[in-house]
Amino acid sequence: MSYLQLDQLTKSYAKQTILQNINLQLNQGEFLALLGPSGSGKSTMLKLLAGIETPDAGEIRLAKRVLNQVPAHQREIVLLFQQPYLFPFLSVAENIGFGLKARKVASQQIKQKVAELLDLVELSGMQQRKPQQLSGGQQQRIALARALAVQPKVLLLDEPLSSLDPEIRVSLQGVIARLHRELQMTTIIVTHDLSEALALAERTALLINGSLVADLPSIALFERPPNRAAAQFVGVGAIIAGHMHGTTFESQLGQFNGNFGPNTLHVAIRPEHIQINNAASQPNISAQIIERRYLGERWEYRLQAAEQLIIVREVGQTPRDIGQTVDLHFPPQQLFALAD
Ligand SMILES: Nc1ncnc2c1ncn2[C@@H]1O[C@H](COP(=O)(O)OP(=O)(O)OP(=O)(O)O)[C@@H](O)[C@H]1O
Repeated sequence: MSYLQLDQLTKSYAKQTILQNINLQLNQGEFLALLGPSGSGKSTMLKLLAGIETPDAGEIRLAKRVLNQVPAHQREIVLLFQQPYLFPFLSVAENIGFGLKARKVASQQIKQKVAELLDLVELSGMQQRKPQQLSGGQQQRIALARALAVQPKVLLLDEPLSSLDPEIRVSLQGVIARLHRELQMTTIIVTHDLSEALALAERTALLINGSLVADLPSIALFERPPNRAAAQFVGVGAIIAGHMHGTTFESQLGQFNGNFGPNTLHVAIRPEHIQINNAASQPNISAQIIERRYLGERWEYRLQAAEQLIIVREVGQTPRDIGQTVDLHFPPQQLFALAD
């Protein structure tokens, strides 16, 4: 049985269903990214786990114990928010040691633990500072140290990096990744940013409109999203509608052969796998460039072929012209079927 298990978890506010029949299992020590657009229910899911909100139906189990009726402070699950919420009048050391003091841990032991945690979050020697004397990124590290001080069984991170500058964000991602490697704590990080999920978590669960639409190794979700909702969220080069005729997928863009199931109605391809003007390859699709933007290292083109919008990302410094008609080639081995 899994360490952390959510069974058929459902939550509504007023008459609006926010989470619907969520099933999720985590092994001890696993690091999961909970990814999804704004308003999809990610924070609500963490609040149910932490005991801040109660589910309408379903069960939460941690190490075989049902948590539904267990109050938040007895769950051994800590939740770190987007804002650090430190106690402003307490020093860094008092903030980090707060939970330990409440548990009546001896002051010498607290002092030692605080020093260890400050080392861990790379802020050694900052014991006496007050929160307002720290940068946003440093405050978030202190909040992380405070969360870890009580040695929770599960660490929940609700977009803890989203209010930080990109550079500090990347450095804190490094701290979180290293902490997980060293402490092997079961962790869920909420993010709406696919690149953050890819950078941090081996596995990603994708929540859209209160339903889990994918739960896969993060790289697999990026490279081969399993269904249309996941493909739309992670971004693909094209989602092509059609139907199977024997082993061939027939669409308005032409016929494609690949390893598709007999009932396939949509196939997709990643934007970096579509080739432009590869004369040696057949069949080619004629398309017109309608927009372009530079992403750094790659150009991204939006093209139109019949009614179909296609996105292509191509390495290269010299951009192709808007308005130009080009031939596109979809390598068959890069096409994959999408469930609806
Ligand atoms: N206490 C509440 N009462 C009523 N509606 C709520 C409450 N909390 C959240 N909601 C609604 O539930 C939906 C999901 O909110 P939630 O904060 O879980 O989404 P999210 O995926 O974390 O979004 P974001 O990335 O913007 O934080 C939203 O439509 C929100 O307005």
